[in-house]
Amino acid sequence: MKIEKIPTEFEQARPIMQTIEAAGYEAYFVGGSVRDTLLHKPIHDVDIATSAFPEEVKQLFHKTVDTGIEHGTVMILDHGIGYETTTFRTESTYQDYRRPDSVTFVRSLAEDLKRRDFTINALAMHEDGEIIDLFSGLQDLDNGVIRAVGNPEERFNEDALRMMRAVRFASQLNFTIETKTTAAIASHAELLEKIAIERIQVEFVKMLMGQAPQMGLTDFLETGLYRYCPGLADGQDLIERLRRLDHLQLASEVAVWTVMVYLLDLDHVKTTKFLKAWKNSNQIIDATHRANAALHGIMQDSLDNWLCYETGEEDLMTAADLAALLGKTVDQSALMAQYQALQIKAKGDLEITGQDLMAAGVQPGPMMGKLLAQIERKVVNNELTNEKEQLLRFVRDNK
Ligand SMILES: Nc1ccn([C@@H]2O[C@H](COP(=O)(O)OP(=O)(O)OP(=O)(O)O)[C@@H](O)[C@H]2O)c(=O)n1
Ligand SMILES: [Mg+2]
Repeated sequence: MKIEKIPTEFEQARPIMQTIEAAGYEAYFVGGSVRDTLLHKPIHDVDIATSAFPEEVKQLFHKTVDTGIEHGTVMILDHGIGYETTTFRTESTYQDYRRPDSVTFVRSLAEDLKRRDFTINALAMHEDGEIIDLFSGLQDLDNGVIRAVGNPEERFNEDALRMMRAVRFASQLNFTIETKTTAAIASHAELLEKIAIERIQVEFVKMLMGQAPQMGLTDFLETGLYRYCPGLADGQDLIERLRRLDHLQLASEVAVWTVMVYLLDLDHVKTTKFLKAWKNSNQIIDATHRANAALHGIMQDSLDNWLCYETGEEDLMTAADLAALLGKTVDQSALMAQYQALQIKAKGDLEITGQDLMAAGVQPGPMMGKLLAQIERKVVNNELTNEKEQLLRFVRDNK
């Protein structure tokens, strides 16, 4: 099979491929970019696999960077855009289920493709658009199937993260995981414990943000993978509830974590603990706390001005979307109007500063902070107008 209209991302890389081939080596586009092109999806990074060894690649180009030379990866910068080129390789015995003991460079494309995870990810494309399909990946793409290349147990023993990748792709692509592959995930789920949480987290979030999360969630649940994820040892109920939500669409990482902690009914302390166990950044943790507080407010019809203000526009939108997802009738425009109508969106919007307070005779220190906080709250609650004279009058009356 040949792709007639090659996306520009590949077109731009053709001179590189041609240089490698002119020197007598092979070069192919591989991995996600080939898969996504065939699915008519936008492509992210263009990866190139070659029979040339890293040192040979470096001799062919003027500007290269050793981005991962011990794995055979060299970045070629000759044409402005950087292209990662990796030498065909096989990986011998994996002792720790996550990285090969050693990488062996080989000259054969077939050797390289057969150690890849799924048939849809083991397609290669020549620079002229010709597709090399050694494992019926095209058929699986057509039928919407995630199937391990060769023996699934071997693939998951090589890298246990691939089990999470399977459920992630199922949900991103709305694909079904093939039976033997599913069975191997179920019998190897425990190996996930060997994998760094950070890597699991990336796949987990991608799974929940996919276009068909119920697809991935079903296998995540039925294979028992969830048991080996932080805080989800007893997560069956949660996953079941998530899966049953109609139109489950989560637009951001914060939405993912907020719906999780809401359904798990975690308090503030437990929420922090849960999110930290998943190695989330403080930024995500703070935003999740805000969105979750607002979500509770919306669900209980108790979203007041102060909660709107503390939540902020972005996390408030997330909370509103989630409330709708959870079955609450939400008037989104009324909610946004409530937010927009706030006299101030941040403390800095107050028409009075510490300087003004000092000029009015307030001593700097805790008293001043307390007074400013009081003013902030009153302005947000519309008990004071955010206008210098009025605020100063309040200061004079309350200092
Ligand atoms: N655990 C893994 C990770 C990657 N790969 C191979 O390396 C390619 C590139 O990996 P990566 O960029 O992580 O995934 P993509 O399939 O490209 O998906 P994405 O669009 O998310 O980048 C994959 O297609 C697959 O052939 C693999 O076999 N096993
Ligand atoms: Mg990729």
